[in-house]
Amino acid sequence: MRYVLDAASMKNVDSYSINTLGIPSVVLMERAALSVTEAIESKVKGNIHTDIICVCGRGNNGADGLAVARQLYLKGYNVDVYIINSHASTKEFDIQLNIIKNLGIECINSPDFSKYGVIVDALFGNGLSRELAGEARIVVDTINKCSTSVRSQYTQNSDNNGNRLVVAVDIPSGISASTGVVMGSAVNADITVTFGFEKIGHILYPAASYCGKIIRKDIGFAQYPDMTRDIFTYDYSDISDMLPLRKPDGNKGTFGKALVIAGSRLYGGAAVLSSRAAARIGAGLVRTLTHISNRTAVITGNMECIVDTYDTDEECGDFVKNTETLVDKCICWADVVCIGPGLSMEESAVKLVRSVSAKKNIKKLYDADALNIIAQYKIELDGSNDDVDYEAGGNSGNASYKDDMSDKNVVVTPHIGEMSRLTGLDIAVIKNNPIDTARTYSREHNCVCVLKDARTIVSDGERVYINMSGNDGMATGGSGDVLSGIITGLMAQGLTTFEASALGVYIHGCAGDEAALSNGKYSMVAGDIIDNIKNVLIKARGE
Ligand SMILES: NC(=O)C1=CN([C@@H]2O[C@H](COP(=O)(O)OP(=O)(O)OC[C@H]3O[C@@H](n4cnc5c(N)ncnc54)[C@H](O)[C@@H]3O)[C@@H](O)[C@H]2O)[C@@H](O)CC1
Ligand SMILES: Nc1ncnc2c1ncn2[C@@H]1O[C@H](COP(=O)(O)OP(=O)(O)O)[C@@H](O)[C@H]1O
Ligand SMILES: [K+]
Repeated sequence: MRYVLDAASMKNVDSYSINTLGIPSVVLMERAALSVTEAIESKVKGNIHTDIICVCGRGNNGADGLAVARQLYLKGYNVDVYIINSHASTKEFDIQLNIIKNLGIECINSPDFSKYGVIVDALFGNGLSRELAGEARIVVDTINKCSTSVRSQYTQNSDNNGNRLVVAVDIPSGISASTGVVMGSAVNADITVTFGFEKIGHILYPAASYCGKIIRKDIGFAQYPDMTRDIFTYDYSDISDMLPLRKPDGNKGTFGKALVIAGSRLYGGAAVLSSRAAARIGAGLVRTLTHISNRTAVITGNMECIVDTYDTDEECGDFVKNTETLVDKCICWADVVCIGPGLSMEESAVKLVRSVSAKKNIKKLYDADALNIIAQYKIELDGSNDDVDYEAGGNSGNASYKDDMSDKNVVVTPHIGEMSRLTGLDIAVIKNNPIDTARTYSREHNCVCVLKDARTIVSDGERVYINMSGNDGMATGGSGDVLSGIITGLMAQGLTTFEASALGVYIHGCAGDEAALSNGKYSMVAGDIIDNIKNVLIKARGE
């Protein structure tokens, strides 16, 4: 697990290390600069004839830039320094500038950026507090213009000497470390070397596409005792610790019963994908309640699955006969219910959502059309005002989840469009504030919110998981159905709603990455993500 910080928390880490512990600021700075120098050297491969320019602001990010200039100069590289005058200088900046002057490194006035092989961006780092304007903005736009033109030539002709490298110190200048929003304009870097912790501004889009490759270096910061630890992301190594334990003497009941209510007359595939994913992640038993037209498809695509069906009137979309008993029987059988993939918004689907909502004390996941129905009919996620008796239903599931009913019961998995319908917020507002949107929704609705996008956010109202696995090959119909099955299968095995959601999202992305390796991002389809779940689990557990 890696903690992800915002600008204020990072500033506190800085200040705790320097002011409370007494680690000299210039020591941290020297280590920061060394890690940038090392990254540059590994790219230019010892070619000391490379012309390098360090573009510096007057804060400590600029001071880092000056230290990098000095280190490279002392190694024999041709280094120029360009300093912008947009704000007052820090004490560290003055110290570094003094050394630069003593060494005779040239500070130039109007650089021609196109003549440099390496541009070091040290204008602003964690301290960026407003939109770029004036000289700073002109400089950033000029750097981007000349480096982008090299990059596009490079893509057209690989023999081109398009080796201009833009290296951002800590974070590309112009990116807000707290939100990932571009403040007017931002440097488009090939590499970003950051110190201690990743910031939100390295991870969320659009910022992530400005960072290039992110290299995180430990430079000796200490975590302060009450450092915010509620925003985090996972690594591959986290999977095996987080996976629910498999008891060697367990039986299929031990690993949970998952009910997937999915697939209408037109969208049968969603039911197959969701239920197959739940089985592939390890649920003991999976049952699918679907429209009768999908029976063969579900059994063929997922032959281990128990299948129950209902029929609907083609005209009005309602059940052709009373299915209350069947629906009730299925829900009472389950430890976890997933409802929504391909469900449609017909009358029968609305009734199914109401039935799930009315069940108390059962873990539920709402996806896709179930969310659209909830938004349209203002249905409560958890029918706390319904008096259906859970115990009388004979639910016979996994003991560990039953003991932990203090956990939130409900997971919602909206993509941005569904979130907009649920909240009434504009898509642009959600895109610019995904963390706040997910956190607020989960607080207000007492649920775990999985806000799906290229960087999916999972929040239980306090904790925030930011997902970094996955790729654009997953932007293909049915990927979300697979995710809902994975999270459901993990809940069935006893993980809490939040654990199942965060781990499920991570594994889903890793399986998508494996699928992209074997099928390519253009050709991969949602079923390939399911096929790769096993590879992720085997690899993660070293089996
Ligand atoms: N010893 C330390 O304190 C260390 C600091 N580090 C570096 O220090 C950086 C943070 O330094 P600072 O806090 O000085 O912040 P920055 O160097 O990011 O810049 C802050 C300065 O820029 C001004 N500013 C903000 N937005 C502006 C805008 N749009 N236009 C014009 N001026 C603007 C601010 O008023 C302030 O004077 C980190 O990103 C990192 O690179 C690292 O070297 C690690 C050690
Ligand atoms: N560019 C991307 N990078 C990473 N993951 C992505 C990307 N695009 C889509 N995904 C993932 O794919 C899934 C798509 O879900 P969704 O939009 O509900 O699709 P569907 O309704 O077709 O099943 C989500 O989990 C989302 O996070
Ligand atoms: K920078």
